[in-house]
Amino acid sequence: MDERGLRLEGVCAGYTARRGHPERRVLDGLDATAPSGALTALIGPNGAGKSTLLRTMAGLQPVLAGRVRIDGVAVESVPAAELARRLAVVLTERDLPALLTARELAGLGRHPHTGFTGRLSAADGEIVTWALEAVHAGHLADRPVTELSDGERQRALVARALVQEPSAILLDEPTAFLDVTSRVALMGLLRRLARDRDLTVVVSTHDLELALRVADRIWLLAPGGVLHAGTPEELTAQGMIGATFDGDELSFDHASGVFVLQAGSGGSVRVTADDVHRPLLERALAREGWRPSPVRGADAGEPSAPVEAVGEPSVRSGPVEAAGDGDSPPPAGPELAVRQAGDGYLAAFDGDVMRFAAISELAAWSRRAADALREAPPALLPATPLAVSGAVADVSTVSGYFALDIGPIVAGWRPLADLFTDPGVLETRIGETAARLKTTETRVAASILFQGIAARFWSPLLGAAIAHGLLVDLDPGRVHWQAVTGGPLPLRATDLDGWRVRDPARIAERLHRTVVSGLLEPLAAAFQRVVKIAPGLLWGNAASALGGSVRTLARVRPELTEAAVALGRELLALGPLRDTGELAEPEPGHPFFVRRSCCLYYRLPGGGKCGDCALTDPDTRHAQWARAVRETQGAR
Ligand SMILES: Nc1ncnc2c1ncn2[C@@H]1O[C@H](COP(=O)(O)OP(=O)(O)OP(=O)(O)O)[C@@H](O)[C@H]1O
Repeated sequence: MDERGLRLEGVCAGYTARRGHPERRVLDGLDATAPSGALTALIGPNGAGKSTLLRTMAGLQPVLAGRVRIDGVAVESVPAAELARRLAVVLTERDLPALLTARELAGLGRHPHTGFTGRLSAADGEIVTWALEAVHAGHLADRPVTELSDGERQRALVARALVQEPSAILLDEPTAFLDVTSRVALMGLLRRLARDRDLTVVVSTHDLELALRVADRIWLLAPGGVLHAGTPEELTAQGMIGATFDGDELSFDHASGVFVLQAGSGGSVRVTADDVHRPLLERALAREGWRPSPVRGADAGEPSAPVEAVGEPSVRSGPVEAAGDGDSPPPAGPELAVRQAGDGYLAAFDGDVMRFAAISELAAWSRRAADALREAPPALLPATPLAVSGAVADVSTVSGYFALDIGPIVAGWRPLADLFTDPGVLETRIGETAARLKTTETRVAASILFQGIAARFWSPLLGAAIAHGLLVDLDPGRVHWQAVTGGPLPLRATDLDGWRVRDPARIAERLHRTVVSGLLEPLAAAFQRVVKIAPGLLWGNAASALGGSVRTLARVRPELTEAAVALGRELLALGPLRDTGELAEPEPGHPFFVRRSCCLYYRLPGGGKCGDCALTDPDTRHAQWARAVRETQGAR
């Protein structure tokens, strides 16, 4: 068995009886090993007994019971001079002799080897030089120690310990007075020395997060005098860190390895970023009370195939009433999603997606989101990109109008917003539609084009909402289209945000906001700038496009009919769609829209009156419906 290292065997540490003071046992029955070649961090709350244990191990106070062994030999049996060659101790010393230089301070460590005179030989001098270089303090050699910074002085003290050429070094809170960089540097230095020189290094510290990151082993002194020993990961996984340090204000987050402020916990956040930015984001957000979601790497580790996502629980996969009857629990998941995007960050919270250039701006905004969360739970939870693209891929199979491509945006794809903001683009599209439909009436071509585009907006969003309970954000800045002649307008996005709805009653309102307020209103305004066309006609077309989407979904996925009709009706009662027409269901499971206006299709060469047109007489309409029902039933 490898005996190297420091070993506690049933150690009882504390203070012997003195006049008027009984013996005080602080720690009892400790068994643990600090192996050589490794950095062991001794952590524990104030008063747990870290200093007492270190001093006991160093032989500075007697072991009350049990045994401390260094490289297999009991410390108490080693003569003091011999022990000084085996073991070096670095205590928190701030008051050092004023006239001593760093080199002279380090040289003091040579005493156990120099004998009576204390004079350093040339060989001793070389060891001192080596030790100062090893702690990156060679340039400080001739400076008085009282003029050194805390970090520089601490390195000189470590050099003094190294000069002893011990097999073990014990350090009591060496990082206590250091700035962050010096703390990290000193812990890194100690680990390097442990490994390079095969030293046993035990360091007590209050820098828990640093210790858990840097140390090879942890000795955790828990209240009650219990010592838990293991790797940082073992102790974290066993819940020991949280059990010891969690308090009213602070709790240890296993996943991120950081302590999170309890007070005003904001909720949970899903962070998707590279290995450098993710910990930074999680830490900055943790300061604002956001717990990292245990489900990691929403994008990174997920397979690209959307199969799993299709099976995600849906709030609206059955009839609307069923979704709201409390049988299915409201969707759970992080309330906030943050992802690295280009040279900034996107943050999604309760239906809004914000872009930030700097983590500090994102953190400040997340504080307000945390405040809002404390007021009321958000109606919308950010869905994972996998869930969104999975839902979109699934409903894309319903028909060409339902398709929404996820892929790279290359030449030829333009943002949807171009349709609203660039009159030239819209004029060209209307001109092409007129040519294809062989009409000289721009107004007629514009009407047909508007209805087609509206159908492209409604269909995928309606499908994802009904089939997957997911609201897809069709952001006109991020979703792109491509100019093709005829057929449904091709739509593509590289990534899409989407939302799960806590309360199914809010789906219609949110879809209305995305499609009508976000897309159709600016589109209608753009059309009206280019062509003289009545708004009532355009909104009739928008409603007709919605009716067509409901009808197609019902035909292709009959199991979704009831939910589709209910949602369609809710939408038709909102904003400019109100009074545009109604969704009839002459036979259960067969919805048809009847509009109160006409789309002008009849004016096209070869065109006629549409089934949903206000101008179609009721008998003809019913005959068309009956034929459509028969055809659908035949197809099913
Ligand atoms: N000389 C002493 N005589 C008696 N009891 C002492 C003596 N020194 C410390 N103690 C007690 O021993 C216990 C452990 O103290 P110790 O200083 O070892 O804890 P620590 O973990 O190093 O604390 P901190 O993190 O605050 O430095 C405390 O209850 C303390 O009051």
